[in-house]
Amino acid sequence: MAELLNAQNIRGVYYTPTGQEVVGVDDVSIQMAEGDVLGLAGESGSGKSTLGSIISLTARPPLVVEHGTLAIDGKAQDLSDMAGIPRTWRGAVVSMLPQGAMNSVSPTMRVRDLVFDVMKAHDGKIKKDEALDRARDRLVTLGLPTRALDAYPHQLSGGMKQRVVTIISTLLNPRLLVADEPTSALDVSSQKALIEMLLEMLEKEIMSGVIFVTHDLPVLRTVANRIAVMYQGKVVESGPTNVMVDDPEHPYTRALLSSVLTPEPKYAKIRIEGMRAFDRESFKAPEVKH
Ligand SMILES: Nc1ncnc2c1ncn2[C@@H]1O[C@H](COP(=O)(O)OP(=O)(O)OP(=O)(O)O)[C@@H](O)[C@H]1O
Repeated sequence: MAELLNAQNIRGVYYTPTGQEVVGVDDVSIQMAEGDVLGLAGESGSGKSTLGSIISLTARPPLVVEHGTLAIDGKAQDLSDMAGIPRTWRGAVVSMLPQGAMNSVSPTMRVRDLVFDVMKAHDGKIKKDEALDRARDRLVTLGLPTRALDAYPHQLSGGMKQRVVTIISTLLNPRLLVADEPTSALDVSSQKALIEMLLEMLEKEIMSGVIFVTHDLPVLRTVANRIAVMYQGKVVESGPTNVMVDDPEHPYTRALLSSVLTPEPKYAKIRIEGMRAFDRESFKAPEVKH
């Protein structure tokens, strides 16, 4: 597979208003091939979101990228000169699905207005109908109801809202999507639906790679073909998912994996008894006494 991403020697530092310097990402390099889902794992504060924001070109003060290069499809940009990176790269080459995106959507905007805003930010001349047609086509392609466009955010379930914001953030067919904790606030079936949709989007070449930021290792096992583990601003180990899970080398990766809660064997076998299937034939309505 051709190389999709080559990020080299990224260092990002937060310069806080109180004069502190907090190193968020310390000389990190990562590579991805086309079609990869790279899981970025690590405990809270290890630098996952910072790295995600730098690679997706959404880093803002107080975060300053001191050095680093980002190459997509072999075209390199100097990350320490954000202003020098062509505007078209944001959204169309790399796109960000920020943490908690579904809750930061304005409650008074319909999904259709959000679609138009996002598309207009990229192409000031785009007509509303054109933007909505693109979103409608995308919803149809991914088997989601087009009426979602007419909804206000609160009218959508959490899972549907997250799938819709994912679709909106990829309307420009970015080469790479950075998704920050996209499944954290979802129940298990909505997590599965989102993961299936992301994989379908890759298959349909809506984008060509995903960086999936999460501290949820079981989720990464199902979605990522490669995992990079961060610790204190550095990538301490990376490799194919099965190798990382079955045979981790770095003590921190081992510690992270062993911190995943797995039920004791005797509890793992216990199944919760669900409601029995309703048998229409043998069902007798209770007598109503007058
Ligand atoms: N706005 C900020 N100002 C100062 N320091 C920050 C800021 N945001 C993050 N940091 C620091 O940068 C480091 C990396 O944080 P980051 O949010 O990237 O970690 P993370 O692995 O994504 O954590 P989480 O899983 O909790 O989101 C931490 O030490 C954090 O305290």
